[in-house]
Amino acid sequence: MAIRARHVTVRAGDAEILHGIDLDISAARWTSIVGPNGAGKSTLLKAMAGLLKHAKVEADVELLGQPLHRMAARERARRLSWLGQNEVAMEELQVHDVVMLGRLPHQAWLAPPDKADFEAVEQALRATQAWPWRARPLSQLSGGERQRVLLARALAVQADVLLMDEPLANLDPPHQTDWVHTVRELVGAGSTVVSVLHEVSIALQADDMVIMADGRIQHHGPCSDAATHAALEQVFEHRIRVRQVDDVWVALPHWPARQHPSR
Ligand SMILES: Nc1ncnc2c1ncn2[C@@H]1O[C@H](COP(=O)(O)OP(=O)(O)OP(=O)(O)O)[C@@H](O)[C@H]1O
Repeated sequence: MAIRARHVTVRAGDAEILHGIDLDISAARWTSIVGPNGAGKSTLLKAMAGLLKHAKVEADVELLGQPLHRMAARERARRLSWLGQNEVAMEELQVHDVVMLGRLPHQAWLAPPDKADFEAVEQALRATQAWPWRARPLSQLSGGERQRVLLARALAVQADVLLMDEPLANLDPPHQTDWVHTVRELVGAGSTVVSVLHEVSIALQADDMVIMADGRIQHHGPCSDAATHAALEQVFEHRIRVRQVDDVWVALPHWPARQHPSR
């Protein structure tokens, strides 16, 4: 088990956002988390990363068999890599330096990067095809280019577990496909990937799917299962249909006849 989360309850003010969630994430698999806006997906991902310290959180989370709250920050940062939504990054840093930040958990205090760090950064930048921009400041990149650099930073950590919140934001279709290939390679090499995704057809390419609504898990199962497809259609109010096209499961938009936009 890569992550074992028990009784995850998150409150903000008087409102309860997550209602006592239990979730096991299998190691060396890709799990996608989907659900409508406000379902609690990002909050759950942050709770699993231990990033909700200041909120009212009750959670019992184990990362790779160890209680998360008892892991040293550095050890946790080496084993768990995080790619968040709308990340604030140092805009004037060069791309190479941004990605090198992913190597901090591997470096001794104030020590310069070593050969392994430079290799990891180059490998990550090449994997996201961001290597040609390595000397450019982050502020000069487009939204999709920036996202690929932040993805490279998450890859450069070379962590066992990667948690990514909307990693495909601003990515064009070819780079979305590249991201799926990268995730498949990571999982093939033994890493665990958990991604919150709004692109349901891409989310269906994962091994397992967690479907959320109203701060609860409605379904957790293999992406290829009929029960998962039924739960997916239901949570999106039957406004999508899951169908197989060219041997790939995809979500197609579905409009009741009277609401069809072309009519
Ligand atoms: N700090 C906060 N204070 C109050 N409410 C919050 C806070 N953070 C999140 N929420 C609420 O908790 C709910 C879940 O938010 P969360 O961001 O986890 O949803 P999500 O499923 O990731 O949504 P989306 O698909 O829109 O990104 C939302 O209704 C949101 O408004």
